[in-house]
Amino acid sequence: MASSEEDGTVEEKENNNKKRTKSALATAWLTFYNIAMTAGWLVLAITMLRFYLQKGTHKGLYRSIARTLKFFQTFALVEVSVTSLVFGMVRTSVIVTGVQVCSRIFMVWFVTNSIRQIQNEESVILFLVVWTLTEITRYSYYTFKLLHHLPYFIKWARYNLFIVLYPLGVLLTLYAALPLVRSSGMCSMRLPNKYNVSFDYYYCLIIVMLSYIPLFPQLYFHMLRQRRKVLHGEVIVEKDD
Ligand SMILES: CCCCCCCCCCCCC/C=C/C(=O)SCCNC(=O)CCNC(=O)[C@H](O)C(C)(C)COP(=O)(O)OP(=O)(O)OC[C@H]1O[C@@H](n2cnc3c(N)ncnc32)[C@H](O)[C@@H]1OP(=O)(O)O
Repeated sequence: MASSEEDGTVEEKENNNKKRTKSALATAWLTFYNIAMTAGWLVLAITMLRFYLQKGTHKGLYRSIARTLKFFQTFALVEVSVTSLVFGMVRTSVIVTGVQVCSRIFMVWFVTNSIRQIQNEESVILFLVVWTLTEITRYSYYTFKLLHHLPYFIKWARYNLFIVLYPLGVLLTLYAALPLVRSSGMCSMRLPNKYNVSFDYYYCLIIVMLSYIPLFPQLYFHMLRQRRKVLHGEVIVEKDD
């Protein structure tokens, strides 16, 4: 009897040790990831600012940051795959984060990167500025929180700036994308052709973007709930994914 109780305690201790090791590894990984992402978006902000101050124009700015932007925006997939799915490290919704990250990646690779003519549009630069401000705030919030030294103004910025920046960023993004796809007729196939298939990238983009109409309110209300929880201490009953 005594021995089985002791076995139970040994097993519990081992389990607790395993949990502690796992949580220490998770915290180390998250700290590294969030510092790297904050640094990446800060580099983008500084590069954009320097470019504008030196050249006095936004023309050519996108090309000067394209590589870094593609790298850090695509790297955010790690957040959805490794951090949330594999390790279940954060209390975030995989669906919410997934939609956010995938729509940004879609915008970077399939719209801005593939349609050269829009890269010098002011609206492209504006949505990049909005994304950059958001991500510097978001990743520095996570980093300081993990280090247990979270300045109030970062917490405030994380859960207030999105109220304006989110709709602005989405609208600017959509506005930037559409007009030139139509006029350039790029990535489209017109009839007649030897495959007898027609494809219009412009309408394809519109359909993809329309999907954001039902998705966006969910993302926005999710953030408003997070805001009430974090800034006003409201208890929110979360639904499962
Ligand atoms: C499906 C594809 C569709 C394609 C459609 C394409 C159409 C294209 C249309 C245009 C697309 C534009 C898209 C982008 C627009 C913009 O970004 S505009 C710029 C403004 N943006 C914002 O303000 C974004 C605001 N939104 C968010 O931040 C998101 O909801 C989020 C990124 C998904 C984050 O949500 P969530 O993680 O749930 O909220 P938090 O409060 O931050 O975190 C919850 C808890 O999880 C912890 N946590 C999360 N991540 C981390 C991490 N990396 N490290 C450590 N901890 C993390 C966090 O601390 C919280 O923990 P607790 O406080 O303990 O609960």
